[in-house]
Amino acid sequence: MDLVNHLTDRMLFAVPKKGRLQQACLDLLSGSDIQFRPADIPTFVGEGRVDLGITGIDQVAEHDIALPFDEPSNVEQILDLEFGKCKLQVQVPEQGDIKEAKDLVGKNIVTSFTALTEDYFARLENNQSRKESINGTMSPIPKLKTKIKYVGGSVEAACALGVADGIVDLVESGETMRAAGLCAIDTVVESTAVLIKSKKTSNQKLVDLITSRIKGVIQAQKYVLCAYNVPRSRLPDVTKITPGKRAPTVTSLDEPDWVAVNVMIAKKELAGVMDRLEEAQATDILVTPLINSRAST
Ligand SMILES: Nc1ncnc2c1ncn2[C@@H]1O[C@H](COP(=O)(O)OP(=O)(O)OP(=O)(O)O)[C@@H](O)[C@H]1O
Ligand SMILES: O=P(O)(O)OC[C@H]1O[C@H](OP(=O)(O)OP(=O)(O)O)[C@H](O)[C@@H]1O
Repeated sequence: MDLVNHLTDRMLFAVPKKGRLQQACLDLLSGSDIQFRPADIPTFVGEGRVDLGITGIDQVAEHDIALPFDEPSNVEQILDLEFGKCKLQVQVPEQGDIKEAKDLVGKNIVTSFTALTEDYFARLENNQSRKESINGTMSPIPKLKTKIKYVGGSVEAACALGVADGIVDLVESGETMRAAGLCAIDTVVESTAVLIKSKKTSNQKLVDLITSRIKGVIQAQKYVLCAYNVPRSRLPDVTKITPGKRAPTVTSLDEPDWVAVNVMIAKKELAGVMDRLEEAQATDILVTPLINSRAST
């Protein structure tokens, strides 16, 4: 069945159908007014006809490093989506003898990220990435002494079960790692979710449009809109506290000597800014979330 070829003037956009990144992706896309049928995505991906996608930097790095030496990646990262923050880390038993990653050379490692892990240990063993050439020529990849095994889940159990001396797995809060009696001794990749595009896309215009919509939502999530009233005489003081992205909007009130101010404030500074506004005699301070925006960065 051909689900793809009849789709003219459309773009194929792959998002995770489950897992950690799914809900944040769906929220982002609904904020950008992008509609899609999740059930179609695996087929589109399978056809290799996807223009845009959302995944973790860790997954992009694993994909890219696994490509043959002379095959460039067709995946381009176009926007950091700032969620799904985690680190792919080398972990060992907290109570064990291994203190540094080089102590793991020649030992057993378990991971879901075999290509990145092989590359990491190749560097430790040979001081050379498995994607690098010597003097510009392809060299035979030396066989790794370190034994790297793939498991798809519950990677953190591998050391306690005696299957591994160390693991390479994702860490966010560190709870999973600590609960398994492990500690991190190095970081292989730092990751967040990213918007990716195919370098082969024939829908560049649509890719740009959707990227711009998604940027708008991400930008909006960082700011709130704040409105307050203040005596006109205090305007110079409150303007210093809330200068706005360009400048605050100031309107007269139907009361002499008072003005109303509308201004965008960075969410992470909100509480402190509100305290300072109150001290500067601002009153009726109202804060409204933004759901979308188009503004200069
Ligand atoms: N604890 C975490 N905190 C934040 N982001 C994470 C975390 N774990 C994973 N991620 C990000 O989410 C992506 C998907 O991970 P997740 O564990 O949800 O996969 P999944 O869809 O369940 O796939 P699989 O079936 O292969 O486990 C990872 O590649 C990473 O970028
Ligand atoms: O540092 P933490 O906050 O504890 O997060 C890390 C855990 O999260 C991910 O697994 P997830 O829970 O998504 O399940 P999975 O093993 O099925 O992918 C990852 O593989 C770790 O096990």
